[in-house]
Amino acid sequence: MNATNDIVIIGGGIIGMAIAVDLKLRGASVTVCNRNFPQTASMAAAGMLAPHAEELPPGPLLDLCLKSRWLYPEWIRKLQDLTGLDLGYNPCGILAPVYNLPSTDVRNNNQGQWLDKTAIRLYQTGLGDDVVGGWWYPEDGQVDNRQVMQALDKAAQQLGVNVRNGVTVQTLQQKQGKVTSILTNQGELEGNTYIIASGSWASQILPLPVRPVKGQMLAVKMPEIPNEPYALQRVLYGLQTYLVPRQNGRLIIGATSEDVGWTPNNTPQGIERLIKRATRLYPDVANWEIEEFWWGYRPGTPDELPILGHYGCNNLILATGHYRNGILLAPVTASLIADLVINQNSDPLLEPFKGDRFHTQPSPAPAPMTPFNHYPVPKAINGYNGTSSLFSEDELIIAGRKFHSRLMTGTGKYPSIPIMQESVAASECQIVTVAVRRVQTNAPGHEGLAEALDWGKVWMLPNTAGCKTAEEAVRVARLGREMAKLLGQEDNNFVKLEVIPDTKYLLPDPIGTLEAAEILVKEGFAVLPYINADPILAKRLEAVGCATVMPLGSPIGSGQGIRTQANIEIIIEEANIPVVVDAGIGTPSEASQAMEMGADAVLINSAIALANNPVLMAKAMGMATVAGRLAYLSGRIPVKDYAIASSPFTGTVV
Ligand SMILES: Cc1cc2nc3c(=O)[nH]c(=O)nc-3n(C[C@H](O)[C@H](O)[C@H](O)COP(=O)(O)OP(=O)(O)OC[C@H]3O[C@@H](n4cnc5c(N)ncnc54)[C@H](O)[C@@H]3O)c2cc1C
Ligand SMILES: CC(=O)[C@@H](O)[C@H](O)COP(=O)(O)O
Repeated sequence: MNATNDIVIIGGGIIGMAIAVDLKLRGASVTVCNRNFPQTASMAAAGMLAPHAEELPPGPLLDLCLKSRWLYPEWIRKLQDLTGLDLGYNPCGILAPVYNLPSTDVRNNNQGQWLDKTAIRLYQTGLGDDVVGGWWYPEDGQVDNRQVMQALDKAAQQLGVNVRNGVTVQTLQQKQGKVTSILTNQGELEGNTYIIASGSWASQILPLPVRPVKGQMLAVKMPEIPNEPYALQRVLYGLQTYLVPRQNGRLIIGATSEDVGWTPNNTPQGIERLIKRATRLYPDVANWEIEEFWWGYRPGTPDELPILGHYGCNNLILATGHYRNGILLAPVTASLIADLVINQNSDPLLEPFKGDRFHTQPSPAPAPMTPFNHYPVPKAINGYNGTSSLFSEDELIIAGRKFHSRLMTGTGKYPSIPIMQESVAASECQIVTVAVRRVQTNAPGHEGLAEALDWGKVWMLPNTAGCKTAEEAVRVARLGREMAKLLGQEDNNFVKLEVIPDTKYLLPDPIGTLEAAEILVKEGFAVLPYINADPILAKRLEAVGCATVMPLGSPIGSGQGIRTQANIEIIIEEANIPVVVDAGIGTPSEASQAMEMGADAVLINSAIALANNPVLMAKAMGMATVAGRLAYLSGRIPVKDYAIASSPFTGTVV
């Protein structure tokens, strides 16, 4: 690929392709990398252009949708002219029947025209008996999204867009605030500007809170009656269902909305729900021939707004998270993003959709030793300094980076973010591990967590918690690296590698861990693998280039202490890299025990976060780690079978 002029778009759904065509028409050189995956939202959608029927509240999203609906006729004309294809654009209006009469207040504030029980049946015969009236939205409509996709593909081909199907982008390479290239399953590609338009999968490339929201769909065939139009001519938008009649007699019935992650496929329950709701709305549907079932993933975001515009690097642009309205939003997205790339013009319409809205300002690091209101730390121990001059030369070195503290902590399970901040400060740890997957999806208890610490003061150790396979862990590790960069740690290549298929004991998969470690080391990561206390595995991981090994004391969160002492001792004896005892530590004495055994560091999460007083426990763990290390460096006395008096027998008074 020509490194001097290319715009590289990642994702070939309606958003990526619409941007590609727009840019190409403005004279740019464009490459689209598109993985082959059939269940894209753009192919699954119903194609409604429905800002009003969706009842979007007044605000930036409604403004954006209205602008796009306004752009639609011209956009369609352009694509039709380019390709000669019919795109099924039909500004047919949308009828939204209801089963309960709305209050006068609701009626006065709705964008639609209210139709009573009789009037609505003049617009559409055959409605279910439960329908008591409804709204008429004359400016909404529909398009055949599959035909749009076909037209975009054809237009792109004719215009000379370099569409590379079957190319999966794995990671972005960044240097000094710029994306320098992308790594794909078919090698490295370079460009000048990179646009992420990978829908629900955007969070696999960057740490963005985009999640899949599964929608199941079904299509039936409206019966043909000679010389009569099909029974449905306009979209019916009912309660949790819609019927979208195409001009060729196909009736699209949608859609479920399921927060089930990447769970695939149609299910009997999903289809049953669709049929039930559709037949309540329009009973005749029950007798029509089924043509197809399908499903897809809507790219959802926490605030249900798309993510548009520059992000992190000045040559990186996002166009994702279009959730329920991406078909509608394609023309406006393409136009605004093309303006941004070609003219460097950021339209004010884009402002509310910037990706950094999910990053709260990094809060100032909690002042060390400041007692938290509810968890006072006794004054008597506040004078303790974990980086005591007594052993200030004693540094923990991991992948060339030096740390004074030998305690690593986690961020999960705390009662609140302030208590987590306070605990991290009280522990005086310098390495804090963060679960990339949970932070990136804003999982409960992890909202705003990554931004809550001052990463200028503590070193982030992104971890791959939640990954069951090597492949997942590699992907999440790459995301973690991006996350660290975006949070200001440009040179952070650390990853705590966890490959854990077992949910009961959370024991790591040794083979998967080794496989993932090999890949990640080759990609330049400093890999800190979480392992069972297996000396042979520890040596194998060292041999492939891991930065540490992290044997478990006992299962994560169990607080059972160090049950694997004998094996950890062998690991320590044999290792030429730091050994970090991770997981299961329940008390400060156990932290100290690990350090006295000669471990280079300990990682403790649950015992601190779940203590009655996490801040105080964090302090205790910090002190215990120091105490254990000092004891190890001092050299303990040998264990004897019999007592040896403390004072000599010679010269004693008889
Ligand atoms: C059931 C359902 C009904 C819907 N109905 C409507 C509707 O009526 N009206 C409306 O406006 N919107 C509707 N939507 C929403 C709309 O479909 C989406 O918002 C829109 O299609 C998003 O387009 P996209 O291009 O961002 O994502 P997608 O269409 O999902 O495309 C993303 C593309 O990126 C590719 N990709 C992902 N990761 C990578 C990678 N690492 N490397 C290379 N390529 C990658 C994927 O393979 C895919 O081709 C519906 C969605 C669903 C699921
Ligand atoms: C946060 C983290 O990395 C944990 O998975 C780790 O293994 C610590 O275990 P405990 O919670 O038992 O301290």
